[in-house]
Parts: sequence; C-alpha cells; structure tokens
Amino acid sequence: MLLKVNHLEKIYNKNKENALMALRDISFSANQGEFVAIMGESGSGKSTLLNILSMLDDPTGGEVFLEDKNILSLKDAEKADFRRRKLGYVFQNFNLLDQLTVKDNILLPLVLQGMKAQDLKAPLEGVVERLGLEKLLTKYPYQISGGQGQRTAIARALISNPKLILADEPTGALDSKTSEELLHYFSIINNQGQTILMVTHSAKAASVANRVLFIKDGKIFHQVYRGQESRQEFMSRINQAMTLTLGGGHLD
Ligand SMILES: Nc1ncnc2c1ncn2[C@@H]1O[C@H](COP(=O)(O)OP(=O)(O)OP(=O)(O)O)[C@@H](O)[C@H]1O
Repeated sequence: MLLKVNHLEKIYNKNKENALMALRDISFSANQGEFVAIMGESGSGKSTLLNILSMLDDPTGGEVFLEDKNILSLKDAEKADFRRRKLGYVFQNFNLLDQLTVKDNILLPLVLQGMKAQDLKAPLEGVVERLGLEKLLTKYPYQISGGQGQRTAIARALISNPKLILADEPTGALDSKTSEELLHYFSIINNQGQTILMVTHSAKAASVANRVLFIKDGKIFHQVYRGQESRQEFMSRINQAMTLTLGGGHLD
C-alpha cells in the first residue's frame, strides 16, 4: 500500500464559534501505480483533503501514511524534505516561475533539494524526453502555450521521481483539446507506474483514472472502479454517480 488515509478529520476554527467540519471521516488507500480521481461538489472538502495530503495543512484527527511513514508525525524540517522527495504537484494554474526558463522551472525541485549541477543532467533528459519538451527548454513560461506550460509542470512534478503526484484541477485552465493532451500524458506516466491522485470537477478528466472517489459533506460517499470498461462507459458511470452524489440519493 503506497498511501493510507485513516479517519481523517478537519475542523477549521476548532473550538471557536465559527468552527466548520470540512472532513469528517475520510478513509481510503491507494496502491502503487493507481490513478485515483477525487470528485465532489464545490465546498465538499476536496482542497482540504489535498492540502493535508500535500502536507501544507494538518488535520484535526486521523492519520496519513505514505510508504508506511506517518507523515503527520514528522517534524517541520523532516516534513519539508519528505515533501520534496516523495511528492510531486501539478496545479490548475501551473505555478511556473516567469523569471525562469522552462528548463530551470523543471529543475527547481532538484535545485531546492541541493542537488549538484553535474547530477541534474540525467533526470532532466529523462523527463524532457518523456514529455516531448526538447524544443521548449530555453523558452520562458510566457512564451509557451497553456498545454506546453502544463507539460512543463508535469515534468517538474516528475523530476524528483516522486512516489505520488498530487494534481489539483490540472485541466481547470485548459481548453478541451489541451485538456485531452494533458490527460494523455497523465495516462502515459501512470502506465509507466506513476501513482497519481487528481482532484477534478470534470467527469471526462476523471474517466482516465482507475478509480473515482466521490466526496460529499466531508465524507467519502461513493467510489467507482473502472475495471475493464472503455473510457466512454466509465465516464457515463461517473456521471451517474455524480448525479447521485449531488442529488442526495442513496446508493446500494
Ligand atoms: N481556511 C479555511 N477556513 C475556514 N473554512 C474553510 C477554509 N478552507 C475551506 N473552508 C471550508 O471548508 C469546506 C470545504 O472546502 P474545500 O475548499 O476543501 O472544498 P472543495 O471541495 O475543494 O471546493 P471547490 O471545489 O470549490 O474548490 C467549505 O465549507 C469551505 O468553506
């Protein structure tokens, strides 16, 4: 088991008048190599969950294990190091730095880890080849398209060879053609063994995952597995499950 989440609870402003329970009893796990999508309506707790898994925020209860390590028990210095080595991030707005070239953006996580210049070449070449970025390396983020920016962001997420990639609405700012391109790359890296956890509003995006978790009112309401279904079949099942999740229906 790569990731194990046990009874996660998050109460914002705990013990205050305006306390709000954003996550109430979230438990799930993910195997190495799985591609899990997380869906749920606005305010259901998706970002809260992702922030906790990203180690940017602490829960008020529960446990998170990554490779059998309880990430919530780490001290701050260990936490920063663990995040850099084990996790990769892809955000909706890419978060590329405009003052750095594509190449330097991709290398940033390794530079922050303190890796020596001569050790950067091999990992750079690996991700550049996987994502077809050879011709873009000397360009700046404002000189490339949205899809190219998102591919750069994936390369940056992959370069430290993370155990888990966390993606927050990665197609949110892309048109449908570019979204498909991004999802195609996600599928490729997943087929190569990369574990991915992706929050999305889009059934189309979720349909490239192996499994979709539906969150409602801070709890996991339902999950669907793709199995042997075609992407189209899986997408229609995701849409049905989404309707039930939104409509407050009961599931068997
Ligand atoms: N820092 C915070 N302080 C207090 N309440 C918060 C905070 N962040 C989120 N919340 C509340 O927690 C609940 C869950 O929010 P969250 O952002 O996790 O939902 P979401 O599913 O990601 O929504 P969206 O799809 O709109 O991004 C919401 O009711 C939200 O208002």
